[in-house]
Amino acid sequence: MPQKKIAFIMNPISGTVKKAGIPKLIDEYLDKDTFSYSILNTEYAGHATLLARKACEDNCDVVVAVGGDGTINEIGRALIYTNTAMGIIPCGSGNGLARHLMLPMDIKKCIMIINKCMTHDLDYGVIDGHPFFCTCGMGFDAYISMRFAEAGKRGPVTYLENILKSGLKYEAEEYTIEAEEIGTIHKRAYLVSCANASQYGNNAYIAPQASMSDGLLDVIIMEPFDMIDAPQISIDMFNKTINKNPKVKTFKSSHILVHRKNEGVIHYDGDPVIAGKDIDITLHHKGIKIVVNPEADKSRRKPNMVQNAFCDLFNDIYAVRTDITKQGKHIQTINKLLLKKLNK
Ligand SMILES: Nc1ncnc2c1ncn2[C@@H]1O[C@H](COP(=O)(O)OP(=O)(O)OP(=O)(O)O)[C@@H](O)[C@H]1O
Repeated sequence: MPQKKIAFIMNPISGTVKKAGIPKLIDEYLDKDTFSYSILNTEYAGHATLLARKACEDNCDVVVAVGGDGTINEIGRALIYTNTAMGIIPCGSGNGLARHLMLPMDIKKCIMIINKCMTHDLDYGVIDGHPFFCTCGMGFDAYISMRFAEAGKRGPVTYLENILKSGLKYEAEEYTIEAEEIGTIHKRAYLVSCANASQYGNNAYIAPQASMSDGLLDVIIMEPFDMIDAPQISIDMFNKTINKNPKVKTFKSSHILVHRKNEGVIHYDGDPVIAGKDIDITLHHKGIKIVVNPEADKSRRKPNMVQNAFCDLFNDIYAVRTDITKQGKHIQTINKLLLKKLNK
């Protein structure tokens, strides 16, 4: 059998892991009977797209993104609707797509998966003209992407720092959302996110039900919440139960339109960009070939019994709290009426 051509495109600034040892690992563990390989380093933002396009023109069978979701995005957009598959060696800050695909975070193990070269045709989305493979959205997540891009340093700690610093100060916005499945709805929301894959990265699941082969986006609308709701939202995100949170509304669709009052930031796979007031988000079914993990255990994407029990407990507490608040308001109204009558 003729050898397959594989190109590794490495982003030296992604994540916090040093990449100097990666070429040696590739040389040691890549199956050289199957592949002839090259390794290229990106030199600036956007460079990975040009390198991947060139590899594709040179009839490369696989282009491997060695980086995070931003690098995957730059490479993936060059490979859509081609015969060249995308492989992933996760070296980013969040690694949302790699984690969704259940790729190991260990470089050697990822090279072994690439050796097996099992590819699937998977979905990708386009927001306002920008392809995305994992998640996109507007509101708080886009704002955090912008803060992260401005921070000058990467890694999960920088993400967390920004979320904690900005979280409770962030103001919800008004959105009008149109989709065939729901008609037109108006909502004040903290964020509107569209997920092709299930998580933002670092196992923060914004759309635990998302599938990359169902031809549908999971749309998540997070309503405004207060300081008391915030811990439940965070726990639900890491417990894969955010879709059951009372502040979260979800639906599936292949095409949505979002209208907002002002232009502002949106994100695609965590990269921020300024967009207008009207935003089109469309899913493209099975438009990209991706090297997958043949041993992935998809049941691990679902919450386990303990996580479900936690979620139910929190929801019960929320229901009681809402009831008490309602009753409190009711008592206040009766008190006011009584006072009025007594003062007559
Ligand atoms: N040589 C380079 N110099 C500067 N920026 C680069 C270079 N190569 C790529 N980039 C940019 O670096 C950005 C960050 O890369 P990437 O998203 O892969 O890492 P990350 O943000 O740390 O991880 P994640 O997206 O998983 O959180 C990309 O959006 C890309 O445009």
